[in-house]
Amino acid sequence: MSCCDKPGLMPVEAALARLLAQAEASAIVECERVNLSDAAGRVLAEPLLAPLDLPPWDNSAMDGYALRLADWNGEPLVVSQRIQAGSAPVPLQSGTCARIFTGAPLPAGADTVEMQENAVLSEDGRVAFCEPLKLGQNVRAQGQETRIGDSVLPAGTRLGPIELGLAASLGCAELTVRRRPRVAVLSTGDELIEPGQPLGPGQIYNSNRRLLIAWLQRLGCEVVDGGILLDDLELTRAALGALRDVDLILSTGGVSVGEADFLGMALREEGEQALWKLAIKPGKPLTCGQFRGVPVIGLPGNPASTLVTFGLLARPYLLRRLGVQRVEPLGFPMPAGFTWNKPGKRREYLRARLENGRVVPYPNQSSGVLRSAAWAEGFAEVLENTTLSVGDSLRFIPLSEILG
Ligand SMILES: Nc1nc2c(c(=O)[nH]1)N[C@H]1C(S)=C(S)[C@@H](COP(=O)(O)OP(=O)(O)OC[C@H]3O[C@@H](n4cnc5c(N)ncnc54)[C@H](O)[C@@H]3O)O[C@H]1N2
Ligand code: MOO
Ligand SMILES: [Mg+2]
Repeated sequence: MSCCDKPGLMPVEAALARLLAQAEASAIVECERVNLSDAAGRVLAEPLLAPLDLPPWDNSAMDGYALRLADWNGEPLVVSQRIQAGSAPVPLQSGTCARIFTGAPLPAGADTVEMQENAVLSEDGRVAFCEPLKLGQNVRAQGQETRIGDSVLPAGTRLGPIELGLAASLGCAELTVRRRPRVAVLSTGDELIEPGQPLGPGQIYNSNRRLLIAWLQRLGCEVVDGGILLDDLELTRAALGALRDVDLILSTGGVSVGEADFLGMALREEGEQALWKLAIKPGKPLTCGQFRGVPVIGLPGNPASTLVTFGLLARPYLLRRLGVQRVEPLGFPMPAGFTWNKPGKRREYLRARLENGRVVPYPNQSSGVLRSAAWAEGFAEVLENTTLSVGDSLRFIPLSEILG
C-alpha cells in the first residue's frame, strides 16, 4: 500500500444496517406502567387492546330527531322525549320520535336520525320530515370504530398526541411502556466552554451538548450529562469507565485522525471500534463500538455533522433498541432548485429549504455552520457519484421527520 492508498468508506446503508442489528441484539426490554400524562414520547411495550367498544353505544351524528324508520309513513311524528349528550334515554315510544343532539345515545327502538335542518317542528309538537329518510342515516353504530379486544396500537408504537388521544378515548389511564434508555452525553474538546462564561483565546461555546440533550429528551431518553471532556487519553478512559450503568455513551468530537482524537483509541484498547469512516457528508468520522461492554457512538464534533449523524444513524439506533420498527425517515422526492457538478464519494445531506416547489440549499454547507440547519426545513440527499441539474429529482427529508 502506498502512503496515499486510503481504506474505503462504509456506505451509509451498511452502517445503519449494522447499527440496527446491534440495537436489536441489545434491546431494552424492561417495562413500566406510566400514567397517560407522562407517556408522551414513550414506546408501547405491548399491544393496546381495546377494553370496550367505541362508540360504546349507538349515538347520533347530528342535532335533530331520532325515529324508527318503520314507524314513519310520511306523516309528522310526535316528539316524545328530549335526549342530550350525557343523558340516558328511555326506550322510544312506538310511533313517535325523539329530539336528539350530537353524541347523545339513541333510545332503544330508534334506528335513524334526521338533521334538524330537514325537519319542521309545528306548534302542536309534531315534526315533519321534508326529505326521504334512509335506514341508519346519521347513526354512529356501537363498535363502528373499535370492538372490545381489538388491537388498536401494536407494541413498538411511539406515543404521540394521536396515540395518547386514542388511548384516552378507550378509557386507559395507564400504559405499559419500555423503560427510558439512559444515555450519557460527553462533549470532547479542550476548546469548549459553556454559555454564560466569557470566551478565552481559542475557545468556542459548546453547542452539541445542548442540541443532543434537548433532542434525547424529546426522544424519551433519560440523559446523564457528562459535561465537557478534555482531549486526553487517560481522562477519556476514566470518563468512559465511570459510565457503567448507561445504555449508550454518546460523545461528540475526538473521532477524526487528529492527535487529540482519543475516542477511537480508547475503544480499540478496551473494547471495540466496530464502525469508523462512513461515506456520509457531513459526518465521515463517525465511530461506534463499545467500551468495557457499554455501547458507544462517537459523533463527529462539527455541529452540523453531529446533527446529521444523530438524526440519520444514532436516533434510529436508539428507537430500534426500544422496539420501534420504522425508525428511518422516509422523506419524499422533490425537484432540485440547484445544480450539482461535483460528484462525490460521500452521500451528502445538504441543509435545505423548499422554495416554490424546489429544493434550495443553504449557501454555506460547512459542517461547522449550525445556522444552516436553523435556516433549513430539511436535508436534501445527494447520492454518491451524482451530478444534478435544476429540476432533477432528489430525496428531501423534512427535519420534522427526525427531530421528534
Ligand atoms: N486530516 C483530517 N482531518 C479531518 C478529517 C479527515 O478525514 N482528515 N475529517 C474532518 C471531518 S469530515 C470532520 S467531521 C472532523 C471531525 O473531527 P472530530 O469529530 O474529531 O471533532 P473535533 O476535531 O474534536 O472537532 C471538530 C470541530 O468541531 C468543533 N466542535 C467539537 N465539539 C464541539 C461542540 N461540543 N460544540 C461546538 N463545536 C464543537 C471543534 O471545535 C472543531 O472545530 O474532522 C475533520 N478533520
Ligand atoms: O464529514 Mo465532516 O462532518 O464534513 O465535517
Ligand atoms: Mg476535539
